[in-house]
Amino acid sequence: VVGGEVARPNSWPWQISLQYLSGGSYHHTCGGSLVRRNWVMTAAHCVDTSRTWRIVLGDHDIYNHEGREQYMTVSQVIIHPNWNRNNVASGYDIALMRLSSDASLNTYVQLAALPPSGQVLPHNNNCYITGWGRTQTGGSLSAQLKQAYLPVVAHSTCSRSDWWGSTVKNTMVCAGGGSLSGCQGDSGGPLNCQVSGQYVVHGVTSFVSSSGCNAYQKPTVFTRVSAYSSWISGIIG
Ligand SMILES: CC(C)C[C@H](NC(=O)C(F)(F)F)C(=O)N[N@@+](C)(CC(=O)Nc1ccc(C(C)C)cc1)Cc1ccccc1
Repeated sequence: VVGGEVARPNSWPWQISLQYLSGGSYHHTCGGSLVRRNWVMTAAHCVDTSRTWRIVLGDHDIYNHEGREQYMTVSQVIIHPNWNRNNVASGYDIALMRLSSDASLNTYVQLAALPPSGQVLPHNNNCYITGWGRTQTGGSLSAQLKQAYLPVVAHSTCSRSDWWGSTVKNTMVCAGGGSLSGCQGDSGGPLNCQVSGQYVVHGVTSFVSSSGCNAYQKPTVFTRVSAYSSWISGIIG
């Protein structure tokens, strides 16, 4: 997350850290959202390589054990069948990961609320991106979970030729576009949008411009969760 601030610990209790085993230790690679006690939603581009995964719930500082964490292993990875890493622009950057056991829900670990099918939020709707991703283009990961205010950018604006053009589809949602943005390592994490006073996970962090995480008129682009409601509920119930 470029800009914004460190979140109050566990104030986004559905946020997870997706980590892979390398050289005998686990490394943060993506975010995600706990959507059932045994299901996590993330981005397809995070999990389309076969690795040994673990999912950390209730985390705040990914480099320090603070006692609220739950470390879960993964029994199944389901990538959207239409995902194509060579055609990110077509969308479908969404995946579900089944946990080997149920999470314990508490103050620090809660389920995300998902939007109703087909819901499209208006321009400037209040949203926050959260994640442990790089804090600058080419920078390092954040040790603590960060948040940044990224209001929704209407598709009509986001698909302008001097913005993302036809790269952005209506199964995606754009947010931000100023000096605040997502960045590598935020992938798969939530775009938390306030709807009728409640935060709903409306987006899954998908991509930013290769010319810079917070490039001008290149808002962070998210998979629009409400475009995949039937696929999701067909799997998680
Ligand atoms: C793996 C790609 C497909 C998605 C990846 N997503 C992220 O980093 C995210 F923003 F989600 F945290 C990304 O943007 N990766 N980049 C490598 C940029 C990138 O590849 N972006 C991109 C944008 C559009 C498209 C398609 C839709 C044309 C593909 C890739 C990050 C980057 C940004 C600035 C400088 C250096 C690296």
